[in-house]
Amino acid sequence: MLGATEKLGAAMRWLWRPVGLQAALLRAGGAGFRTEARTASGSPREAGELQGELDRFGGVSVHLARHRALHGLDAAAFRRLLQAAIKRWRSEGRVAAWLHIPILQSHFIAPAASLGFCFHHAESHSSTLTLWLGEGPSRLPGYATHQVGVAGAVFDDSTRKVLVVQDRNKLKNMWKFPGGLSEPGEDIGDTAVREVFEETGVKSEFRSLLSIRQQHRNPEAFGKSDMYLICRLQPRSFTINFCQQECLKCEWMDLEKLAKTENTTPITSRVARLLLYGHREGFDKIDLSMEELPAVYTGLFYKLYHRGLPESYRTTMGVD
Ligand SMILES: NC(=O)C1=CN([C@@H]2O[C@H](COP(=O)(O)OP(=O)(O)OC[C@H]3O[C@@H](n4cnc5c(N)ncnc54)[C@H](O)[C@@H]3O)[C@@H](O)[C@H]2O)C=CC1
Ligand SMILES: [Mg+2]
Repeated sequence: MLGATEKLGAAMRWLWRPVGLQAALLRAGGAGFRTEARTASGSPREAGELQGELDRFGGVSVHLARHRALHGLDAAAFRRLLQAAIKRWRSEGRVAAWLHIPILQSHFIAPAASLGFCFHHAESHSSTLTLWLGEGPSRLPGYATHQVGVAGAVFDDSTRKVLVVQDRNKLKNMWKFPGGLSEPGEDIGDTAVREVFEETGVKSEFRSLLSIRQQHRNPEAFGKSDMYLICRLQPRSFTINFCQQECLKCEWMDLEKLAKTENTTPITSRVARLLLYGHREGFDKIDLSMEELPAVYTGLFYKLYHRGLPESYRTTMGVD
């Protein structure tokens, strides 16, 4: 539970507060600091302490972009400021410090690293560094662990043909389902439909999820783990106009031929057999269908993929 002071602190956006040396000395418990921050006119002036926002785990986050007074600071002055802040955070019992550093302030990374900060992650225009201040080993969660790729098995029930491509930039030319990497915030089915259209010119609709492949230390995922999902899609157009940059070949192939050919990947072969089974016995045997449900976070929703439930189990609560 947070105390009243901490609650107030958590509610406030922490500020860069210019303070006099005396106040700085008081705040820092006698181990004061004095930084030679420069104003816009270039003249040195006294600056205050580095402050951040409290998070619900007892960590403190500092967004350097929000501290205009830091802009003229050199690396050595920033290091002194950060060192004093770390001391203060430790005395206040903070469990961790997070530094969000805009790319143009990257000269603050090295002084932070010299005080024990490590990279947590980086996005296009900023990096985030962390320092664990709590007892024992760090309990901070890591950043993204997987890359997600999605392919679409566009199957036409009436002709029993499925849309396949051969990638241009691969070492071996093998038949596979068109697909590619998911974009941030994109649903699995939307990635499949988008990638199929971009690579083949064929329009389609999401029906279900068919398979999930997880592979670690994938060289094409920058050494991270790779999730590769294949969706079943219903064709909405049939004319092929494939992307010459990405694909070497593209065609509607008889599903049985794809299931038998050796010129394919083990995943494609397995999913072709799965589709054949679904086509013969009913897609409910193979489909992981999707349902949108409300999340615990107000206003947010998520997609849940699972095998179909019989009607009686959909409505009955507490079934044994
Ligand atoms: N059937 C299977 O078993 C296969 C599965 N996959 C999976 O599919 C997903 C990725 O699909 P893709 O079609 O590869 O992605 P994608 O369709 O999103 O993008 C591939 C394109 O990105 C560009 N690109 C990638 N790396 C590049 C680089 N270093 N420099 C310049 N351009 C670059 C190239 O234009 C390439 O054609 C992954 O999850 C992967 O594991 C990929 C190949 C085969
Ligand atoms: Mg692709």
